[in-house]
Amino acid sequence: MSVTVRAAAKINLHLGVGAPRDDGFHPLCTVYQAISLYDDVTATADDVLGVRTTAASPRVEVVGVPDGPDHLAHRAAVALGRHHGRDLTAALTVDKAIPVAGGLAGGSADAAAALVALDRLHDLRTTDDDLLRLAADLGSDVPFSLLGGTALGTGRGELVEPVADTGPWWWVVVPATAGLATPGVYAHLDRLRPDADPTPTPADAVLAALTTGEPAALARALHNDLEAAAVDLRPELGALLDRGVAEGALRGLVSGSGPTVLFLAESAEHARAVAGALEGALVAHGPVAGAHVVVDRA
Ligand SMILES: C[C@](O)(CO)[C@H](O)COP(=O)(O)OP(=O)(O)OC[C@H]1O[C@@H](n2ccc(N)nc2=O)[C@H](O)[C@@H]1O
Ligand SMILES: Nc1ncnc2c1ncn2[C@@H]1O[C@H](COP(=O)(O)OP(=O)(O)OP(=O)(O)O)[C@@H](O)[C@H]1O
Repeated sequence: MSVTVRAAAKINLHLGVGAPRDDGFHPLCTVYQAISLYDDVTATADDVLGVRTTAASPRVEVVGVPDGPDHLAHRAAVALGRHHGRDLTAALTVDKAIPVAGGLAGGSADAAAALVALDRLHDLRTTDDDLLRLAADLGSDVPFSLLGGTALGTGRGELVEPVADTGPWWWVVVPATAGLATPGVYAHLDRLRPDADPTPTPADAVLAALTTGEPAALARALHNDLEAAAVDLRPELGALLDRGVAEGALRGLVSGSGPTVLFLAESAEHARAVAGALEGALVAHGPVAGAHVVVDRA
């Protein structure tokens, strides 16, 4: 018996970050979009809980992904079991196409996919509200990984609601070889902006642009407060942002906390042309679905 669930990478079209709260988290006003780069999590019936990570293609490195209880899919299984008052067992296999520590929420995608896969494998019928609450406890990006599409994120990013989006939008995604740790990027932003406003910049410009279907309008509105911190930590990202635009992209943007860099293109064809000029670049479109079952042999 096994269930496979697919979950997408996320990007932030707008990422407004306020001054840190008393609990250390930063208040966010963000617009998430799920893009067509996926991890697949398969849960197979077993007597114990275990997790194994494989690379979906030779260009993906799974270095740095834990193989025990710290793996986010494993943590999701433990949290779901605790919610239902039982120990959940399964052999979890995570086939990764989302770069690790890239600012694309790959770990969050695995956690969301594991929640859905184990719920189906064990026929737990967890409510959507309970899944979203469990997801929020696992990480700020995990509720969006469940939801997918395009959504406004508030609180520390865990409160999500779908927004209107007339996409598809075409993206060129340029992963970096070495990841950037999210807490370090937030901490660096605090050093760069000691007097930051507690209220994050609102997302009105991106929300309006999403309804136009015009890539040029969305390009003008893209915004990421973490970009300055990521570029300061990795100056080569600034050069890459300039290069993509020189190659004809409408606009470049650091993805979340980085170091992945995104470029917005006019069309699929335009995205393929820009990607062809940038080493290691992938083409993706969004919005796509949140964590969903692709194989059900439960
Ligand atoms: C950068 C983003 O990906 C943008 O969507 C997210 O804000 C990060 O989400 P995530 O990786 O799911 O983050 P979590 O696992 O909840 O938190 C990891 C660490 O990131 C920092 N963090 C995260 C979210 C937030 N609103 N403020 C923060 O300061 C904290 O140092 C926290 O300890
Ligand atoms: N399933 C997992 N996949 C990737 N990393 C994991 C996983 N489980 C735990 N981790 C740990 O989490 C760290 C961050 O991984 P992840 O790929 O989610 O980063 P990210 O894409 O930058 O996340 P975000 O955009 O949410 O900040 C890794 O370096 C690793 O130590």
